[in-house]
Amino acid sequence: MTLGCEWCGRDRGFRPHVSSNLPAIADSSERDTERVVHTTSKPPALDGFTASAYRRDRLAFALRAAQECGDVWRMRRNVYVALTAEPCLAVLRRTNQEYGTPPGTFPPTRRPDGSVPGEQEFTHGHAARMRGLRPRAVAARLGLIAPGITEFAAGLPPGQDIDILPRAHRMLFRIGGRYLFEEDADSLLAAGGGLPAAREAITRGLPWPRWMPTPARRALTGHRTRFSHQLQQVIDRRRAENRLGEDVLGQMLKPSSQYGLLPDTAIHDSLTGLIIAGSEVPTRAVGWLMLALARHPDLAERIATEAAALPDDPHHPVNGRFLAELPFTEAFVREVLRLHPPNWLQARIARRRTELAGYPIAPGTMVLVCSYTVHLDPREHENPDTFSPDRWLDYGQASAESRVFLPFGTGPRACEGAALAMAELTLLAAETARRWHLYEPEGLMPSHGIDTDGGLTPTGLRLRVTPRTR
Ligand code: HEM
Repeated sequence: MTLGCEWCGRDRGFRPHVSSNLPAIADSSERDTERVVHTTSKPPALDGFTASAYRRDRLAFALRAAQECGDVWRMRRNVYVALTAEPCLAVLRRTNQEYGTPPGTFPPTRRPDGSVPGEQEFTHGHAARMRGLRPRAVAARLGLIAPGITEFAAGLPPGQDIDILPRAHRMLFRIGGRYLFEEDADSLLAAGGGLPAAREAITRGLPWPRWMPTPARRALTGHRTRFSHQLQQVIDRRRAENRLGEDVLGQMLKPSSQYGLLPDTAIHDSLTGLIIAGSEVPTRAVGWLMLALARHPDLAERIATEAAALPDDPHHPVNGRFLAELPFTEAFVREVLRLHPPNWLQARIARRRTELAGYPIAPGTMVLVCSYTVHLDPREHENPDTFSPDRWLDYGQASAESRVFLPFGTGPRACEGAALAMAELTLLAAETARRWHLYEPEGLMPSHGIDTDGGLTPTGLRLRVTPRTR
Protein backbone atom coordinates (compact mmCIF):
# COMPACT_ATOMS: atom_id res chain seq x y z
CA MET A 1 0.00 0.00 0.00
CA THR A 2 1.36 3.43 -0.88
CA LEU A 3 0.65 6.18 1.59
CA GLY A 4 0.14 9.76 0.51
CA CYS A 5 2.01 9.23 -2.73
CA GLU A 6 4.58 6.91 -4.11
CA TRP A 7 7.38 9.23 -2.99
CA CYS A 8 6.15 9.63 0.55
CA GLY A 9 5.60 5.89 1.11
CA ARG A 10 7.05 4.54 4.29
CA ASP A 11 8.71 1.71 2.39
CA ARG A 12 11.40 4.24 1.38
CA GLY A 13 11.73 5.44 4.98
CA PHE A 14 12.77 8.90 6.04
CA ARG A 15 15.38 10.37 8.24
CA PRO A 16 13.93 10.55 11.76
CA HIS A 17 13.78 14.32 12.20
CA VAL A 18 11.24 14.78 9.45
CA SER A 19 7.61 14.18 8.74
CA SER A 20 7.51 10.54 7.87
CA ASN A 21 5.52 8.06 9.82
CA LEU A 22 2.26 8.26 8.04
CA PRO A 23 -0.16 6.17 10.08
CA ALA A 24 -1.93 3.33 8.40
CA ILE A 25 -4.69 4.89 6.40
CA ALA A 26 -6.62 3.58 3.46
CA ASP A 27 -5.33 3.83 -0.07
CA SER A 28 -7.16 6.36 -2.19
CA SER A 29 -8.83 3.43 -3.90
CA GLU A 30 -10.28 2.38 -0.56
CA ARG A 31 -11.42 5.87 0.39
CA ASP A 32 -15.11 6.55 0.57
CA THR A 33 -15.85 8.49 -2.59
CA GLU A 34 -19.23 9.73 -1.35
CA ARG A 35 -19.31 13.14 0.29
CA VAL A 36 -19.72 12.79 4.06
CA VAL A 37 -22.92 14.38 5.38
CA HIS A 38 -22.63 15.83 8.88
CA THR A 39 -25.47 16.63 11.16
CA THR A 40 -23.71 18.73 13.82
CA SER A 41 -23.02 22.47 13.66
CA LYS A 42 -19.28 21.93 14.06
CA PRO A 43 -16.92 20.08 11.76
CA PRO A 44 -15.51 16.87 13.28
CA ALA A 45 -12.26 16.86 15.24
CA LEU A 46 -9.67 14.07 15.05
CA ASP A 47 -8.98 11.67 17.88
CA GLY A 48 -5.40 11.77 19.04
CA PHE A 49 -4.73 15.27 17.75
CA THR A 50 -2.20 17.16 19.82
CA ALA A 51 -0.02 20.04 18.71
CA SER A 52 3.15 18.00 19.14
CA ALA A 53 1.80 14.96 17.28
CA TYR A 54 0.69 17.26 14.47
CA ARG A 55 4.11 18.92 14.33
CA ARG A 56 5.72 15.49 13.96
CA ASP A 57 3.61 14.57 10.93
CA ARG A 58 1.32 17.19 9.52
CA LEU A 59 0.69 15.45 6.20
CA ALA A 60 -0.47 12.28 7.92
CA PHE A 61 -2.98 14.23 10.00
CA ALA A 62 -4.28 16.01 6.90
CA LEU A 63 -4.73 12.73 5.03
CA ARG A 64 -6.42 11.10 8.01
CA ALA A 65 -8.70 14.10 8.40
CA ALA A 66 -9.65 13.91 4.71
CA GLN A 67 -10.67 10.34 5.25
CA GLU A 68 -12.43 10.71 8.59
CA CYS A 69 -13.83 14.25 8.64
CA GLY A 70 -15.07 14.80 5.10
CA ASP A 71 -14.98 18.35 3.77
CA VAL A 72 -13.81 20.22 6.85
CA TRP A 73 -11.73 19.28 9.88
CA ARG A 74 -11.93 21.19 13.16
CA MET A 75 -8.26 21.19 14.06
CA ARG A 76 -8.76 23.48 17.05
CA ARG A 77 -11.65 25.44 18.51
CA ASN A 78 -11.16 28.32 16.07
CA VAL A 79 -8.97 26.69 13.40
CA TYR A 80 -10.73 24.76 10.62
CA VAL A 81 -9.10 22.99 7.68
CA ALA A 82 -10.88 22.80 4.30
CA LEU A 83 -9.88 19.45 2.82
CA THR A 84 -11.86 18.95 -0.37
CA ALA A 85 -12.28 20.95 -3.55
CA GLU A 86 -15.62 22.57 -2.86
CA PRO A 87 -14.86 24.30 0.45
CA CYS A 88 -11.28 25.10 -0.63
CA LEU A 89 -12.50 26.89 -3.75
CA ALA A 90 -15.29 28.56 -1.80
CA VAL A 91 -12.76 30.10 0.59
CA LEU A 92 -10.10 31.07 -1.96
CA ARG A 93 -12.62 32.71 -4.26
CA ARG A 94 -14.04 34.98 -1.57
CA THR A 95 -13.01 38.62 -1.41
CA ASN A 96 -10.67 40.11 1.15
CA GLN A 97 -13.69 41.58 2.91
CA GLU A 98 -14.98 38.09 3.64
CA TYR A 99 -11.72 36.24 4.27
CA GLY A 100 -8.53 38.15 5.03
CA THR A 101 -5.00 36.78 5.14
CA PRO A 102 -3.06 36.66 8.42
CA PRO A 103 -0.39 39.37 8.75
CA GLY A 104 2.77 38.48 6.80
CA THR A 105 6.42 38.90 7.73
CA PHE A 106 6.56 42.30 6.05
CA PRO A 107 4.10 44.73 7.61
CA PRO A 108 3.10 47.39 5.05
CA THR A 109 5.03 50.64 5.32
CA ARG A 110 2.93 53.26 7.11
CA ARG A 111 2.02 56.40 5.20
CA PRO A 112 3.38 59.75 6.41
CA ASP A 113 0.12 60.30 8.34
CA GLY A 114 0.61 56.96 10.16
CA SER A 115 -2.15 55.13 8.28
CA VAL A 116 -1.72 51.77 6.54
CA PRO A 117 -2.64 51.31 2.87
CA GLY A 118 -6.26 50.37 2.24
CA GLU A 119 -8.11 48.03 -0.07
CA GLN A 120 -7.92 50.37 -3.08
CA GLU A 121 -4.14 50.51 -2.90
CA PHE A 122 -4.02 46.72 -2.65
CA THR A 123 -6.04 46.45 -5.87
CA HIS A 124 -3.93 49.11 -7.57
CA GLY A 125 -0.67 47.42 -6.51
CA HIS A 126 -1.94 44.03 -7.71
CA ALA A 127 -2.85 45.45 -11.13
CA ALA A 128 0.52 47.21 -11.43
CA ARG A 129 2.49 44.04 -10.57
CA MET A 130 0.41 41.93 -12.92
CA ARG A 131 1.28 44.18 -15.88
CA GLY A 132 4.72 42.61 -15.69
CA LEU A 133 3.76 39.13 -14.51
CA ARG A 134 0.77 38.02 -16.56
CA PRO A 135 1.34 35.09 -18.95
CA ARG A 136 1.71 37.24 -22.05
CA ALA A 137 4.33 39.47 -20.40
CA VAL A 138 6.25 36.40 -19.20
CA ALA A 139 6.16 34.76 -22.64
CA ALA A 140 7.54 37.92 -24.22
CA ARG A 141 10.37 38.21 -21.70
CA LEU A 142 11.52 34.60 -21.32
CA GLY A 143 14.87 35.65 -22.75
CA LEU A 144 15.61 37.34 -19.41
CA ILE A 145 15.41 34.15 -17.41
CA ALA A 146 16.50 31.47 -19.89
CA PRO A 147 20.29 32.10 -19.78
CA GLY A 148 20.37 31.83 -15.96
CA ILE A 149 18.48 28.54 -16.11
CA THR A 150 20.76 27.14 -18.82
CA GLU A 151 23.81 28.21 -16.84
CA PHE A 152 22.46 26.48 -13.72
CA ALA A 153 21.70 23.25 -15.57
CA ALA A 154 24.97 23.23 -17.49
CA GLY A 155 26.96 23.98 -14.33
CA LEU A 156 25.81 20.98 -12.27
CA PRO A 157 28.98 19.13 -11.26
CA PRO A 158 28.90 15.51 -12.51
CA GLY A 159 29.63 12.67 -10.11
CA GLN A 160 29.28 14.71 -6.93
CA ASP A 161 26.57 14.79 -4.26
CA ILE A 162 24.83 18.05 -5.06
CA ASP A 163 23.02 19.91 -2.30
CA ILE A 164 20.25 21.10 -4.61
CA LEU A 165 18.21 23.62 -2.63
CA PRO A 166 20.87 26.27 -1.82
CA ARG A 167 22.09 26.20 -5.44
CA ALA A 168 18.53 26.49 -6.74
CA HIS A 169 17.82 29.35 -4.37
CA ARG A 170 20.84 31.34 -5.61
CA MET A 171 19.82 30.78 -9.22
CA LEU A 172 16.18 31.74 -8.66
CA PHE A 173 17.13 34.83 -6.68
CA ARG A 174 19.38 35.93 -9.56
CA ILE A 175 16.99 35.23 -12.40
CA GLY A 176 14.01 36.58 -10.43
CA GLY A 177 15.97 39.79 -9.86
CA ARG A 178 16.79 40.02 -13.53
CA TYR A 179 13.12 39.57 -14.42
CA LEU A 180 12.02 42.25 -11.94
CA PHE A 181 14.77 44.84 -12.48
CA GLU A 182 16.61 44.02 -15.73
CA GLU A 183 19.82 46.07 -15.89
CA ASP A 184 19.41 47.31 -12.31
CA ALA A 185 19.32 43.75 -10.97
CA ASP A 186 22.95 43.63 -9.81
CA SER A 187 22.79 46.70 -7.57
CA LEU A 188 19.34 45.87 -6.20
CA LEU A 189 20.12 42.23 -5.49
CA ALA A 190 23.35 43.25 -3.77
CA ALA A 191 21.35 45.62 -1.55
CA GLY A 192 18.57 43.06 -0.93
CA GLY A 193 20.81 39.99 -0.75
CA GLY A 194 20.29 39.56 2.99
CA LEU A 195 16.48 39.66 2.82
CA PRO A 196 15.77 35.94 2.21
CA ALA A 197 17.95 34.71 5.08
CA ALA A 198 16.63 37.43 7.41
CA ARG A 199 13.05 36.45 6.62
CA GLU A 200 13.85 32.76 7.06
CA ALA A 201 15.32 33.54 10.50
CA ILE A 202 12.04 35.13 11.55
CA THR A 203 9.79 32.38 10.24
CA ARG A 204 11.94 29.73 11.96
CA GLY A 205 12.31 31.63 15.24
CA LEU A 206 10.04 31.59 18.28
CA PRO A 207 6.64 33.25 17.71
CA TRP A 208 7.39 36.42 19.68
CA PRO A 209 4.60 39.05 19.75
CA ARG A 210 4.70 41.06 16.56
CA TRP A 211 5.51 44.33 18.35
CA MET A 212 8.66 42.89 19.97
CA PRO A 213 11.88 44.16 18.30
CA THR A 214 13.77 40.85 18.43
CA PRO A 215 17.31 40.74 16.95
CA ALA A 216 15.90 38.86 13.93
CA ARG A 217 13.25 41.55 13.36
CA ARG A 218 15.83 44.32 13.70
CA ALA A 219 18.06 42.52 11.18
CA LEU A 220 15.17 42.20 8.74
CA THR A 221 14.33 45.90 9.11
CA GLY A 222 17.98 46.73 8.39
CA HIS A 223 17.99 44.67 5.17
CA ARG A 224 14.65 46.14 4.16
CA THR A 225 15.93 49.69 4.66
CA ARG A 226 19.12 48.98 2.68
CA PHE A 227 17.10 47.55 -0.20
CA SER A 228 14.59 50.43 -0.13
CA HIS A 229 17.36 53.00 -0.15
CA GLN A 230 18.93 51.48 -3.28
CA LEU A 231 15.52 51.02 -4.90
CA GLN A 232 14.66 54.69 -4.39
CA GLN A 233 17.92 55.69 -6.08
CA VAL A 234 17.03 53.51 -9.09
CA ILE A 235 13.48 54.91 -9.20
CA ASP A 236 14.74 58.52 -9.02
CA ARG A 237 17.27 57.87 -11.76
CA ARG A 238 14.76 56.20 -14.08
CA ARG A 239 12.32 59.08 -13.59
CA ALA A 240 15.04 61.69 -14.14
CA GLU A 241 16.12 59.96 -17.37
CA ASN A 242 12.49 59.49 -18.38
CA ARG A 243 13.22 55.79 -18.94
CA LEU A 244 10.88 53.87 -16.66
CA GLY A 245 11.71 50.49 -18.22
CA GLU A 246 9.68 47.50 -19.37
CA ASP A 247 10.57 45.28 -16.41
CA VAL A 248 8.24 44.73 -13.44
CA LEU A 249 9.63 47.81 -11.69
CA GLY A 250 9.05 49.87 -14.86
CA GLN A 251 5.46 48.63 -15.11
CA MET A 252 4.83 49.66 -11.52
CA LEU A 253 6.20 53.15 -12.16
CA LYS A 254 3.71 53.77 -14.97
CA PRO A 255 0.48 55.50 -13.92
CA SER A 256 -2.72 53.52 -14.24
CA SER A 257 -5.63 55.15 -16.09
CA GLN A 258 -7.92 54.16 -13.21
CA TYR A 259 -5.81 54.90 -10.13
CA GLY A 260 -3.00 57.22 -11.24
CA LEU A 261 0.49 56.76 -9.81
CA LEU A 262 1.19 54.01 -7.31
CA PRO A 263 2.83 55.53 -4.20
CA ASP A 264 6.55 54.77 -3.92
CA THR A 265 5.99 53.14 -0.50
CA ALA A 266 3.70 50.61 -2.21
CA ILE A 267 6.33 49.95 -4.88
CA HIS A 268 8.93 49.34 -2.19
CA ASP A 269 6.65 46.99 -0.24
CA SER A 270 5.64 45.09 -3.38
CA LEU A 271 9.15 44.56 -4.67
CA THR A 272 10.52 43.52 -1.28
CA GLY A 273 7.79 40.87 -1.22
CA LEU A 274 8.39 39.86 -4.83
CA ILE A 275 12.10 39.19 -4.49
CA ILE A 276 11.32 36.83 -1.62
CA ALA A 277 8.27 35.26 -3.30
CA GLY A 278 10.25 34.79 -6.51
CA SER A 279 12.87 32.61 -4.87
CA GLU A 280 11.61 31.09 -1.60
CA VAL A 281 8.63 28.97 -2.70
CA PRO A 282 10.03 28.21 -6.18
CA THR A 283 13.16 26.75 -4.53
CA ARG A 284 11.01 24.13 -2.84
CA ALA A 285 9.37 23.39 -6.18
CA VAL A 286 12.77 22.96 -7.86
CA GLY A 287 13.69 20.45 -5.16
CA TRP A 288 10.61 18.33 -5.87
CA LEU A 289 11.14 18.71 -9.61
CA MET A 290 14.75 17.51 -9.56
CA LEU A 291 13.81 14.62 -7.30
CA ALA A 292 11.07 13.63 -9.74
CA LEU A 293 13.58 13.65 -12.61
CA ALA A 294 15.80 11.33 -10.56
CA ARG A 295 12.97 8.99 -9.55
CA HIS A 296 11.36 8.72 -12.98
CA PRO A 297 14.23 8.15 -15.44
CA ASP A 298 11.84 6.93 -18.16
CA LEU A 299 9.88 10.18 -17.98
CA ALA A 300 13.09 12.23 -17.80
CA GLU A 301 14.08 10.53 -21.05
CA ARG A 302 10.85 11.76 -22.66
CA ILE A 303 11.63 15.28 -21.47
CA ALA A 304 15.14 14.98 -22.89
CA THR A 305 13.71 13.92 -26.25
CA GLU A 306 11.27 16.83 -26.25
CA ALA A 307 14.02 19.27 -25.26
CA ALA A 308 16.42 17.95 -27.90
CA ALA A 309 14.17 19.52 -30.53
CA LEU A 310 14.97 22.94 -29.11
CA PRO A 311 17.97 25.01 -30.24
CA ASP A 312 21.20 23.97 -28.54
CA ASP A 313 22.77 27.42 -28.69
CA PRO A 314 22.42 29.04 -25.23
CA HIS A 315 22.30 32.49 -26.90
CA HIS A 316 19.40 31.55 -29.14
CA PRO A 317 16.52 33.94 -28.42
CA VAL A 318 13.93 32.27 -26.22
CA ASN A 319 10.26 33.21 -26.32
CA GLY A 320 6.82 31.78 -25.59
CA ARG A 321 6.99 29.49 -28.64
CA PHE A 322 9.85 27.72 -26.93
CA LEU A 323 7.53 26.60 -24.13
CA ALA A 324 4.83 25.54 -26.56
CA GLU A 325 7.31 22.92 -27.81
CA LEU A 326 7.47 21.36 -24.34
CA PRO A 327 3.95 20.01 -23.59
CA PHE A 328 5.11 16.85 -21.83
CA THR A 329 7.68 18.76 -19.79
CA GLU A 330 5.01 21.20 -18.67
CA ALA A 331 2.70 18.30 -17.77
CA PHE A 332 5.56 16.80 -15.73
CA VAL A 333 5.93 20.08 -13.81
CA ARG A 334 2.19 20.22 -13.17
CA GLU A 335 2.25 16.68 -11.83
CA VAL A 336 5.16 17.51 -9.52
CA LEU A 337 3.19 20.48 -8.16
CA ARG A 338 0.02 18.42 -7.82
CA LEU A 339 1.70 15.82 -5.60
CA HIS A 340 3.94 18.30 -3.82
CA PRO A 341 2.26 21.70 -3.66
CA PRO A 342 5.02 23.74 -1.96
CA ASN A 343 2.38 25.93 -0.28
CA TRP A 344 0.23 23.07 0.85
CA LEU A 345 -1.81 25.09 3.38
CA GLN A 346 -3.05 28.60 2.70
CA ALA A 347 -4.42 30.54 5.62
CA ARG A 348 -7.45 32.81 5.73
CA ILE A 349 -9.25 34.50 8.61
CA ALA A 350 -13.01 34.93 8.41
CA ARG A 351 -13.84 38.62 8.69
CA ARG A 352 -17.57 38.16 9.03
CA ARG A 353 -20.03 35.45 10.00
CA THR A 354 -20.33 32.98 7.13
CA GLU A 355 -20.71 29.28 6.43
CA LEU A 356 -18.51 26.61 4.93
CA ALA A 357 -19.76 23.24 3.65
CA GLY A 358 -22.85 23.75 5.80
CA TYR A 359 -20.95 24.64 8.99
CA PRO A 360 -21.31 28.09 10.52
CA ILE A 361 -18.06 30.07 10.66
CA ALA A 362 -17.64 32.78 13.29
CA PRO A 363 -15.65 35.96 12.53
CA GLY A 364 -12.00 35.46 13.55
CA THR A 365 -11.99 31.74 12.69
CA MET A 366 -8.86 30.70 10.84
CA VAL A 367 -9.57 28.51 7.82
CA LEU A 368 -6.65 26.61 6.31
CA VAL A 369 -7.09 25.58 2.69
CA CYS A 370 -5.33 22.25 2.10
CA SER A 371 -4.32 21.85 -1.53
CA TYR A 372 -2.42 18.66 -0.62
CA THR A 373 -5.55 16.66 0.24
CA VAL A 374 -7.55 18.17 -2.65
CA HIS A 375 -4.89 17.05 -5.12
CA LEU A 376 -5.00 13.51 -3.68
CA ASP A 377 -8.77 13.23 -3.78
CA PRO A 378 -9.86 10.43 -6.16
CA ARG A 379 -12.92 12.48 -7.08
CA GLU A 380 -10.59 15.06 -8.61
CA HIS A 381 -7.93 12.84 -10.18
CA GLU A 382 -8.05 9.14 -11.01
CA ASN A 383 -5.36 7.12 -9.18
CA PRO A 384 -4.31 10.29 -7.42
CA ASP A 385 -1.30 8.73 -5.66
CA THR A 386 0.34 7.78 -8.95
CA PHE A 387 2.85 10.12 -10.55
CA SER A 388 1.45 10.38 -14.07
CA PRO A 389 2.19 13.55 -16.08
CA ASP A 390 0.25 12.06 -18.99
CA ARG A 391 -2.99 12.66 -17.10
CA TRP A 392 -2.60 16.37 -17.94
CA LEU A 393 -2.19 15.63 -21.64
CA ASP A 394 -5.09 13.16 -21.56
CA TYR A 395 -7.40 15.73 -19.97
CA GLY A 396 -6.90 17.98 -23.01
CA GLN A 397 -6.43 21.71 -22.58
CA ALA A 398 -10.00 22.72 -21.67
CA SER A 399 -10.47 19.92 -19.19
CA ALA A 400 -6.98 20.36 -17.70
CA GLU A 401 -7.77 24.00 -17.00
CA SER A 402 -11.03 23.09 -15.29
CA ARG A 403 -9.33 20.52 -13.01
CA VAL A 404 -8.83 21.51 -9.42
CA PHE A 405 -5.14 22.36 -9.33
CA LEU A 406 -4.22 24.66 -6.49
CA PRO A 407 -0.43 24.92 -6.11
CA PHE A 408 -0.79 28.60 -6.97
CA GLY A 409 -4.07 29.09 -5.13
CA THR A 410 -6.92 30.75 -7.00
CA GLY A 411 -9.22 33.75 -6.68
CA PRO A 412 -8.28 37.29 -5.68
CA ARG A 413 -5.13 36.27 -3.75
CA ALA A 414 -3.86 33.70 -6.25
CA CYS A 415 -0.13 33.62 -6.92
CA GLU A 416 0.88 36.58 -9.04
CA GLY A 417 4.00 34.78 -10.24
CA ALA A 418 2.30 31.58 -11.47
CA ALA A 419 3.13 32.13 -15.15
CA LEU A 420 6.72 33.04 -14.36
CA ALA A 421 7.12 30.05 -12.04
CA MET A 422 5.69 27.61 -14.59
CA ALA A 423 8.02 29.00 -17.27
CA GLU A 424 11.05 28.74 -14.97
CA LEU A 425 10.29 25.19 -13.89
CA THR A 426 9.49 23.96 -17.40
CA LEU A 427 12.68 25.43 -18.84
CA LEU A 428 14.67 24.06 -15.93
CA ALA A 429 13.30 20.53 -16.35
CA ALA A 430 14.06 20.63 -20.09
CA GLU A 431 17.56 22.08 -19.75
CA THR A 432 18.46 19.64 -16.98
CA ALA A 433 17.03 16.46 -18.52
CA ARG A 434 18.57 17.12 -21.93
CA ARG A 435 22.05 17.20 -20.34
CA TRP A 436 21.95 14.83 -17.39
CA HIS A 437 20.71 11.61 -15.86
CA LEU A 438 19.83 12.40 -12.26
CA TYR A 439 19.88 9.90 -9.44
CA GLU A 440 19.91 9.66 -5.67
CA PRO A 441 23.37 8.89 -4.30
CA GLU A 442 23.68 5.31 -3.14
CA GLY A 443 23.97 4.94 0.60
CA LEU A 444 22.08 8.18 1.06
CA MET A 445 18.60 6.70 0.76
CA PRO A 446 16.46 8.56 1.10
CA SER A 447 18.22 11.57 -0.33
CA HIS A 448 16.07 14.05 1.58
CA GLY A 449 13.76 14.69 4.51
CA ILE A 450 10.41 16.46 4.38
CA ASP A 451 9.63 19.64 6.22
CA THR A 452 5.97 20.66 6.35
CA ASP A 453 6.23 23.70 8.58
CA GLY A 454 5.15 26.65 6.46
CA GLY A 455 5.78 24.86 3.19
CA LEU A 456 6.28 21.40 1.78
CA THR A 457 10.05 21.20 1.40
CA PRO A 458 12.47 18.39 0.57
CA THR A 459 15.16 19.20 3.13
CA GLY A 460 18.82 18.37 2.63
CA LEU A 461 18.10 16.99 -0.83
CA ARG A 462 21.23 15.52 -2.44
CA LEU A 463 21.35 14.27 -6.00
CA ARG A 464 24.03 13.24 -8.50
CA VAL A 465 24.19 13.76 -12.23
CA THR A 466 25.99 11.94 -15.03
CA PRO A 467 26.04 13.22 -18.61
CA ARG A 468 23.28 12.01 -20.91
CA THR A 469 24.87 10.77 -24.10
CA ARG A 470 22.90 10.64 -27.29
C1 HEM B 1 6.45 27.16 -7.88
C2 HEM B 1 6.47 28.40 -7.53
C3 HEM B 1 5.39 29.11 -6.76
C4 HEM B 1 4.37 28.58 -6.03
C5 HEM B 1 4.03 27.12 -5.81
C6 HEM B 1 3.62 29.70 -5.50
C7 HEM B 1 2.48 29.57 -4.72
C8 HEM B 1 1.73 30.63 -4.27
C9 HEM B 1 0.48 30.51 -3.58
C10 HEM B 1 -0.23 29.21 -3.24
C11 HEM B 1 0.04 31.76 -3.30
C12 HEM B 1 -1.31 32.13 -2.72
C13 HEM B 1 -1.31 32.17 -1.24
C14 HEM B 1 -2.71 32.43 -0.74
O1 HEM B 1 -3.72 32.13 -1.40
O2 HEM B 1 -2.77 32.90 0.35
C15 HEM B 1 1.03 32.68 -3.79
C16 HEM B 1 0.94 34.05 -3.66
C17 HEM B 1 1.83 34.92 -4.23
N1 HEM B 1 2.89 34.59 -5.05
FE1 HEM B 1 3.52 32.74 -5.54
N2 HEM B 1 4.20 30.86 -5.90
C18 HEM B 1 5.28 30.54 -6.70
C19 HEM B 1 6.11 31.43 -7.34
C20 HEM B 1 5.99 32.79 -7.32
C21 HEM B 1 6.82 33.71 -8.04
C22 HEM B 1 7.93 33.31 -9.02
C23 HEM B 1 6.39 34.97 -7.73
C24 HEM B 1 6.87 36.31 -8.21
C25 HEM B 1 7.99 36.61 -8.74
C26 HEM B 1 5.29 34.84 -6.81
C27 HEM B 1 4.59 35.89 -6.26
C28 HEM B 1 3.50 35.76 -5.44
C29 HEM B 1 2.80 36.89 -4.85
C30 HEM B 1 3.14 38.36 -5.01
C31 HEM B 1 1.75 36.36 -4.09
C32 HEM B 1 0.76 37.12 -3.22
C33 HEM B 1 -0.54 37.37 -3.89
C34 HEM B 1 -1.49 38.09 -2.94
O3 HEM B 1 -1.39 37.93 -1.74
O4 HEM B 1 -2.34 38.78 -3.44
N3 HEM B 1 5.08 33.50 -6.58
N4 HEM B 1 2.04 31.96 -4.39
